[in-house]
Amino acid sequence: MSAAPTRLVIRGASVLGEATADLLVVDGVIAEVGSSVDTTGVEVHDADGLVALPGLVDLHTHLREPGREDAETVVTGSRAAAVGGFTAVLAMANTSPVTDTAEAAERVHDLGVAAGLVDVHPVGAVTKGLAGEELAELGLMHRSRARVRVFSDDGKCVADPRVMRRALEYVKAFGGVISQHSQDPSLAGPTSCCHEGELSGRLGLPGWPGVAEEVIVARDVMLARHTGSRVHVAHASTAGTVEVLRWAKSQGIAVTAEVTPHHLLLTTDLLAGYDPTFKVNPPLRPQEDVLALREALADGTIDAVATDHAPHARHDKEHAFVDAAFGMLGLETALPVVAHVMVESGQMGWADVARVMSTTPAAIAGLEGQGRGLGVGAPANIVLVDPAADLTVDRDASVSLSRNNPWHGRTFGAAVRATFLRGRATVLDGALV
Ligand SMILES: NC(=O)N[C@@H](CC(=O)O)C(=O)O
Ligand SMILES: [Zn+2]
Ligand SMILES: [Zn+2]
Repeated sequence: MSAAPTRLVIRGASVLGEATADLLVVDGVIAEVGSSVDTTGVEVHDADGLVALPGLVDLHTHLREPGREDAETVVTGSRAAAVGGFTAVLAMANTSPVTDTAEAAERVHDLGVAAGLVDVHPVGAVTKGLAGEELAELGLMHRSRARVRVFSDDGKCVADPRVMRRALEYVKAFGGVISQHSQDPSLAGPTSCCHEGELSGRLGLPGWPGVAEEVIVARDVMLARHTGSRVHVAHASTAGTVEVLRWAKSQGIAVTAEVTPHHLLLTTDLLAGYDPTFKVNPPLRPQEDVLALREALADGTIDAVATDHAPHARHDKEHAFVDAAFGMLGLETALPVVAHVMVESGQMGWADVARVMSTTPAAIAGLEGQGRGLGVGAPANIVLVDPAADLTVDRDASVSLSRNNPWHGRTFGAAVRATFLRGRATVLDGALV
């Protein structure tokens, strides 16, 4: 005899910010969406005043395990993801050891399953050891239990065009995609840490000019056209990158791009206090770049928001600016920041948020069972958002192991209240279940 089906109802949510409805979930799948769902004998979650969105999907997360479990682990990063409304994350390969073999990818995948809070999909390295020379085991990683489809040397750029070309040709066979950290190393080297301009000169910080990103994006879209394969631009940060993307898309080239919440709101002038919390790669840019990124996200030139959640232990981050590690936390605050920048401003609606933070990233990564929306038959990956919250970010309230939170002390008007992974609550009342 089979067990009785598990049923729950999410009552009275504004679905994608539109009409109010009840969502009936049976055995982890949305079974009914309507105004008169029968709730007798069913677990009910009251969502009055809340907006229901499909579970968020992050194309770009650093979970630090294996190797830097003092900064984050698959468990703690999964907690931060769930609290942030995510039901799937792609875990970058720049761990120690690097995720450049099938075994390494399966280990991260299995740790994600064991944590059980979000789907953890390992990103495979493009090159062995992220050294930029020899291709990693791309095909074996794809055929492994982890079913890797996204490959990236993130943290480093695949700088050699010949290596990038071969990687694109290789992954084309199985519909894979190369996510590129676009940073020409001869225009912006490892010490480059401040947007190159008047401010970098005044602060005496090594400059990181926008063109170091743009030349790689331009080169890669031509390689994508030549190979007929897919390239994805990680953390796009400049107006020039937006121009290249706009042209490439008008040509039908298979390029997609993501922008981070921090590049949508924070600007380079924050570096004037030399606070390493604001040291990130690519660097924070001037307001004109920020405005171009927002416009590109709203009009679809940029496809997705990705957090680039980059936890760092205090002993790596709390240094003089030039010596501190690059990166900032992002998973728990992504939705509030995007709501503030894009929705409260009127540039996007909640359905657009669902597109750029769930549906499209899931499609780019080739995830089945994620980003499928809130219709009948979709897996019940659901986030409930309070669109009229008063949330003051406190870095010490974070469930991440790290504290490099650039939003500490800021107040936002939207907050994640609940997250459901295939019908199971991972977060209720804003806290882990
Ligand atoms: N974004 C960052 O500043 N740092 C990332 C690497 C990266 O995304 O390039 C990290 O791994 O810490
Ligand atoms: Zn990067
Ligand atoms: Zn990254």
